[in-house]
Amino acid sequence: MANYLCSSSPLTHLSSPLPLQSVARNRCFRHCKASSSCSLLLGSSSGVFGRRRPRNRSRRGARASSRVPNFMVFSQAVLTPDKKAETGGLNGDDLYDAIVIGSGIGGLVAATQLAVKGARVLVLEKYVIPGGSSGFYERDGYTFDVGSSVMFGFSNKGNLNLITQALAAVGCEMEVIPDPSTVHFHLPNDLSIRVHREYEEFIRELFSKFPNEKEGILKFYSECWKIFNALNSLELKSLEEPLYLFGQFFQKPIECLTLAYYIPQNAGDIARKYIKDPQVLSFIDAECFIVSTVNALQTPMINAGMVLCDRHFGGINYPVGGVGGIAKSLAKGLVDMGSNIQYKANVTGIIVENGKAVGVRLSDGRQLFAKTIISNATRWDTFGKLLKGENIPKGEQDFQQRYVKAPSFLSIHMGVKAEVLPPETDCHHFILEDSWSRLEESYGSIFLSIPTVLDPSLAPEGRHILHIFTTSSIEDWEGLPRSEYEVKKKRVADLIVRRLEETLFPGLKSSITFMEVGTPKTHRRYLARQNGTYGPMPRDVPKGLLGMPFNTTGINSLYCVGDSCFPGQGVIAVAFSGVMCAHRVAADIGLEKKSPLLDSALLGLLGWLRSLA
Ligand SMILES: NC(=O)c1ccc[n+]([C@@H]2O[C@H](COP(=O)([O-])OP(=O)(O)OC[C@H]3O[C@@H](n4cnc5c(N)ncnc54)[C@H](O)[C@@H]3O)[C@@H](O)[C@H]2O)c1
Ligand SMILES: CC(C)=CCC/C(C)=C/C=C/C(C)=C/C=C/C(C)=C/C=C/C=C(C)/C=C/C=C(C)/C=C/C=C(\C)CCC=C(C)C
Repeated sequence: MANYLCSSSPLTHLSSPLPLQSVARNRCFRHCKASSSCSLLLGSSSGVFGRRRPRNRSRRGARASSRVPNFMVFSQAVLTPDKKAETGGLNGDDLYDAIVIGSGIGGLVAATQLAVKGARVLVLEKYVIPGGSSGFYERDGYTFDVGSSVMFGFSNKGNLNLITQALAAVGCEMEVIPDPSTVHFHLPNDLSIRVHREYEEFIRELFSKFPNEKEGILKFYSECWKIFNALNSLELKSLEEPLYLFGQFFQKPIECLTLAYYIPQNAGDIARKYIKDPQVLSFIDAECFIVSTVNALQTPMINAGMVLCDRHFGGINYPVGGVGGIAKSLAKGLVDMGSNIQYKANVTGIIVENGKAVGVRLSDGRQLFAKTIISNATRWDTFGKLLKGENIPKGEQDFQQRYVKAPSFLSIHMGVKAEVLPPETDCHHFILEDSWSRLEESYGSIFLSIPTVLDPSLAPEGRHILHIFTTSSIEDWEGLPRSEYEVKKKRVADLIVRRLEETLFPGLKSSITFMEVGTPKTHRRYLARQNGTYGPMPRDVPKGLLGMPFNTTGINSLYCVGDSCFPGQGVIAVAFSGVMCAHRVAADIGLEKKSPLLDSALLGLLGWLRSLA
């Protein structure tokens, strides 16, 4: 035991957890009316998200950003582009540099990063608030997270705290509450494993449960740390931009080669090199399933390395006031930088002229034009719906061959009487009681988050929030008459409540004070994601991340961002895709250095590598 505690790389990064804080405060909303005042508060931001004054900041934008006090007002006081640009009459400086379709975290990070680099950006969001899957809603005194609730990348150290850095770039900072554990697993054969914030404690717990596999366990997780440490040492920008990429290879050759070595590999194969016990391998499947909705054999090793270590390095941190605050802050920061966001702006088509994306069409009949178009809709929605009539580029056809839409979710947002939770209940739970074989089945595993364990301000006094979800497919819910649909929702929800009563909270049913059930149809409707999908998942065994597309597309000036881009599902993953996208777009519109010759060589090479996947 002593040996692993002082073994090399992983543990050199460990530090004691941050102190627990409980004061609800979002500095962006409360303290910053304009970005300049935020920078006083934060000092200048650094790292990936360097900051610059916006170029050509519009007078209207500047006036509005100092006048408008908070986010809710922004949502109404929307800034519209020049009338001439709306009708497509002009080119050059009057056009937006970029129109971003959708305000998920991927879209917002791309937009804010571009705004920070001096671009003039317009985000168009179909819904009434920003955030998409990372949004929020309020009912009966509860503030519910729509989807994402386990926040990676939200610490105050390293290069991979992408959420913290994205906020800081636009002058925002959110107070977070460190979670003492990432997740508490409740698994077949009464196996209970807590993923402690401290790596040593987690490893000690695994050793106690699987004493026969100590060495294998240590070797597998140490290999994850090798990846994490390499990632954490890089400046993260677009892997599609050659000057940056070659620069990184020059400065950090070992780290880049390490990552290149792991890119085509999957976590399950590496686990099998060291571990034989089927129980431990099934546990690693469950670890991977949480972050990829597939087992370890189908989970890219880079992604496994990232999440299985960040939770110990930076830790999981929950934003005070709820996850929705991240998107609200980014949207506010975007407007502060002189760019715009419009809500209830449903994009129905991307306008393509001579093979180049030049604008978008909205459901209210408007047409808006920009130098570049960035779609935060899924690639299936972008190429299947927004580009109807265009030939689907070969690269997208290949993507659809390699990846299918992951199932959607059935989600239950619940308010309960506080006394039903035993003392010391963890915030996040993963429940798979009966059999490992049910891991990937619809309704097989249950995800449960209780954010009020960390932030009681999200619920009325004496109440807790239970946010429950389980995989479910749209086919299960389509074509039902309204009454049958409602009855089915209740039946499935009752079954889940019964399972939770049996495994965790006796008496749960009678303690429920509020309950709302969302099906895949709900997710499709409110998140505008085809079939309500959670994101892409590999059709077969993938070659790690090799086949995952980046941000450029086969259509000139059209880019994608979000979870159907490298590196895939996850809030921190889409934040990274936003950073990459903003860098590539900025290079293409002249805000960052670029080399057209090297560009075409690298893009050709990457296309060829993808074809090997
Ligand atoms: N339960 C969960 O924890 C959960 C559930 C779902 C997704 N997620 C995660 O959320 C992340 C998804 O982030 P993302 O940035 O890719 O996207 P997103 O799906 O969160 O956001 C996309 C946004 O684009 C908007 N949009 C889509 N089409 C539009 C159109 N035609 N016109 C205007 N607006 C449009 C949607 O309304 C939405 O707000 C992923 O990390 C995923 O893994 C988590
Ligand atoms: C160019 C080439 C190809 C190569 C070269 C080499 C190099 C340089 C490379 C590099 C690379 C990089 C940088 C990469 C990066 C990556 C990253 C950042 C990644 C990330 C990832 C992340 C992820 C995946 C995440 C995820 C997460 C998730 C999904 C989460 C989820 C959650 C949930 C679902 C919740 C749960 C709950 C309960 C349990 C309750």
